[in-house]
Amino acid sequence: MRVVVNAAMSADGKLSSKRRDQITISGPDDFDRVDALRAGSDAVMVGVGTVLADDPHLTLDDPERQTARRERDEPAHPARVVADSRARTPTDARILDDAATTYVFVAESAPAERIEALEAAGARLVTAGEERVDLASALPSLEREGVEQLMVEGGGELIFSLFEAGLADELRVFVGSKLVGGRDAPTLADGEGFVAEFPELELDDVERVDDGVLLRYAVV
Ligand SMILES: NC(=O)C1=CN([C@@H]2O[C@H](COP(=O)(O)OP(=O)(O)OC[C@H]3O[C@@H](n4cnc5c(N)ncnc54)[C@H](O)[C@@H]3O)[C@@H](O)[C@H]2O)C=CC1
Ligand SMILES: Nc1nc(O)c(N)c(N[C@@H]2O[C@H](COP(=O)(O)O)[C@@H](O)[C@H]2O)n1
Repeated sequence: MRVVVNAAMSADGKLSSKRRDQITISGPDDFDRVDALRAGSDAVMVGVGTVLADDPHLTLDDPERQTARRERDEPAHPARVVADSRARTPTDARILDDAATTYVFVAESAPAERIEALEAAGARLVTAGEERVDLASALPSLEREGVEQLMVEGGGELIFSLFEAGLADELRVFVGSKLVGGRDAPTLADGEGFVAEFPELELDDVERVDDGVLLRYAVV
């Protein structure tokens, strides 16, 4: 499975504000690029922090891209995936509507009543890891469902974990022309942080998009 991490960050490396409110960093061309990347992916993943902060839908905006997928005998929208150790995804989250299949990765310690509630809301539950979702164990379950390309949109905790586990193949970052600031505002890779063996990236491409820059890296 190919794992492509995509995110938009401010010129100072923030994914959102210190209040964890979603902020518009991308411009129209970058949002269209994100839509195209979603359309070329079999599943789109976020962490539950993003679900709680943004209530994202993670579907395709462009009807022509939906039609093209149907013509390839694929569902109109890629599947949606949430890394959610304690099964905190609200049952009325937009990600759980019937627009697309939604997988929720939980840990063994997730409360049984929350798991039942999410299953009743239509989610497909995958259990991996004791206290926290073990991504290396969970991703093969998507592969068995036919997911060949997984796009990861964030946030910073999930992105850090994917790099820490050596699971990311590619990183695409749109760097917008906003300054957000705040030592507690989410960055591209949060988590515990690396102190040695920093993941190495190879810069493959640089492109001006909207009023910003798109950087494409391969993970070495
Ligand atoms: N600008 C952009 O492109 C994007 C920005 N965001 C922003 O990011 C913020 C949310 O990011 P975070 O708070 O970092 O949350 P996150 O979305 O990375 O979710 C982290 C949570 O996921 C759960 N989780 C389960 N297994 C995990 C694992 N193995 N590794 C890491 N997390 C795991 C944990 O409960 C953890 O607290 C929001 O403010 C949102 O607006 C989110 C996506 C894209
Ligand atoms: N690529 C990108 N650019 C921005 O400027 C953003 N604020 C985000 N945010 C993420 O996009 C997702 C929302 O998806 P839906 O529109 O609801 O489908 C969510 O993951 C946001 O955090 N992304």
